[in-house]
Amino acid sequence: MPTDQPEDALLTVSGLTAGYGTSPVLHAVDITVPPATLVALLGPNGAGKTTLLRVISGLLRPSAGLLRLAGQDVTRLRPHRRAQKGLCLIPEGRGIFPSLTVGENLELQVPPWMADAELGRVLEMFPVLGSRMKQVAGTLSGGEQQMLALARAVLARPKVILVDEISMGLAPRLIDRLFEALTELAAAGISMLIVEQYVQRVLEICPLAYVLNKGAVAYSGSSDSLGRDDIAAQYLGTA
Ligand SMILES: Nc1ncnc2c1ncn2[C@@H]1O[C@H](COP(=O)(O)OP(=O)(O)OP(=O)(O)O)[C@@H](O)[C@H]1O
Repeated sequence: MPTDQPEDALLTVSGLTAGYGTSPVLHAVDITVPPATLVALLGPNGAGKTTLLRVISGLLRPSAGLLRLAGQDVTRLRPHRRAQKGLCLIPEGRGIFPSLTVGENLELQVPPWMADAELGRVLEMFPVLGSRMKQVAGTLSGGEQQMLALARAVLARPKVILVDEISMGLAPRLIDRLFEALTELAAAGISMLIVEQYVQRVLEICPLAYVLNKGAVAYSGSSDSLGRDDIAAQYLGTA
């Protein structure tokens, strides 16, 4: 049975079971994301991390389980309704419009009621974008494209951003800057559930972590304990 939402939770996933066709992938997964907190979602290849993000964002229907956002049951809402309620996915491979300019990518995300000041505030968080508003987004470097994907997500005024492999293919210096941006967004009140291949680095910025193994939660708790535990070696190959 799905459990009740803990009082301090922003997003809860309870008893979530899902898969593709007749192949089950996730088995009774429980996850809690508190407000303004970065949560790492780790696990070996094929564990079901991306599948879980797809179910949470509404792209894939679960066969059982409950999803709550800020106390509200969103399990049956379509993806765009979840986005309106503050649930935002940055998929693996970015999530920008590569043939549009940086400015157009951002303007598409600005709701009509939003003041220009809000766009200015987001550009202050991502200064590299301000000087490239007229550049075609597909010609930005990989790191700049990820900054644009993050800036677009922030403009949607999210409560929770689901981040899938944002560091994929980037140089270490750019990954540092991106991870700084994630930390700044948490300080600004946004929660994130982060799938990331750089296990040790993501544990440094996320106080909480979940490890999925074969579609089930193998660890949930503080990143500190995970770092110390054998479980990291056992499930993540980080020994
Ligand atoms: N569209 C799909 N149709 C059928 N099976 C799929 C589909 N997408 C993923 N799967 C399967 O679901 C399982 C979980 O895949 P998923 O991509 O969620 O894992 P992951 O933990 O994100 O892996 P990785 O770290 O390698 O990206 C895998 O066995 C995969 O083959």
